[in-house]
Amino acid sequence: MQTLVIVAKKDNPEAASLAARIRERYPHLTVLGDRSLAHVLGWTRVEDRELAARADLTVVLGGDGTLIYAARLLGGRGVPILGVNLGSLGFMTEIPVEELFTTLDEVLAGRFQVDSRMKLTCRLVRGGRVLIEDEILNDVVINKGALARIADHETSIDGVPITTYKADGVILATPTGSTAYSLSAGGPIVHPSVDCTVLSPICSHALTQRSIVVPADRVIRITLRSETADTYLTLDGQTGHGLQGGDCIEVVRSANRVNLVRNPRVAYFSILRQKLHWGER
Ligand SMILES: NC(=O)c1ccc[n+]([C@@H]2O[C@H](COP(=O)([O-])OP(=O)(O)OC[C@H]3O[C@@H](n4cnc5c(N)ncnc54)[C@H](O)[C@@H]3O)[C@@H](O)[C@H]2O)c1
Ligand SMILES: Nc1ncnc2c1ncn2[C@@H]1O[C@H](COP(=O)(O)OP(=O)(O)OP(=O)(O)O)[C@@H](O)[C@H]1O
Repeated sequence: MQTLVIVAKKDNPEAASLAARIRERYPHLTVLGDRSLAHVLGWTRVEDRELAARADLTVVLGGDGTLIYAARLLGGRGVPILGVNLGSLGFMTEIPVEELFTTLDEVLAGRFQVDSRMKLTCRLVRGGRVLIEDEILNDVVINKGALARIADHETSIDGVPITTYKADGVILATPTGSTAYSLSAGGPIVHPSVDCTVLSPICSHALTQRSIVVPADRVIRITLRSETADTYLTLDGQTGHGLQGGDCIEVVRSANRVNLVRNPRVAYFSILRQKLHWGER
């Protein structure tokens, strides 16, 4: 382990101060920070592409949004990500701040396990051309603006027609993302060791159209069949793109994965119990 990259929640003094302490504690390592952290701490600024290429381990100091940001920054390399929770929910940032240094000591000594999380590849195809291709850890969301009319989402799996959802939108979630927006739309909780894609309509007009769990290697295509100026594609809650009638959104499992360092003291179901307020065992 030579290079540790820290991605810290933007404009968060506690995250910046912890990052500075990490650098002090491990002088034998090259410790680099994301763009805004480097700016705040006066560290050498390193481009995202170079951070992604050099990282042997990434420490995320923030919440779920910061971890998603870090996973996107790292791209396809599958570098282990240690998520330390400074956010409100912390579903994916499993390590409490108090355990940061003990956990990091263990990880740097090579004593750790990772949870390998599936990602989706999403393409936006317009007029036969791929406009956008991106990798997703949580979800692909097709959604309408507040005043837009209900839209028609023609949906197929491996080219076989499923249905046309007349709905506010459709969510395509990974198992990781199954506890995020998809859960609010009535989707199932999927254990992250299962590889699949959850297809959930948002407020479907037909009440019998429920979530469908699709094998991860199937290609799901959703074609927008209504002409609306107010429909958007949102990827991991991070980037948004305006959609037009006829646009096709294509989703399939990515060849790349995200490797989250596991908290050995916490099991997946204890996270659910705690974060989703299921009460005691
Ligand atoms: N109605 C909703 O529930 C809703 C609406 C829009 C977006 N979202 C979700 O927000 C995600 C982006 O997260 P963010 O933190 O950048 O935005 P954000 O700050 O708006 O956070 C949304 C909430 O979702 C939580 N969250 C994020 N990923 C999660 C996951 N995999 N499991 C459980 N909870 C999770 C976050 O901790 C936060 O509490 C999107 O991928 C989408 O799933 C949810
Ligand atoms: N270092 C960073 N550089 C650029 N953008 C960042 C960075 N860290 C976080 N972000 C952006 O800010 C968003 C997260 O901010 P937010 O305040 O929602 O924190 P969070 O990590 O999700 O914690 P919380 O659980 O409190 O929501 C991310 O979705 C990402 O877009």
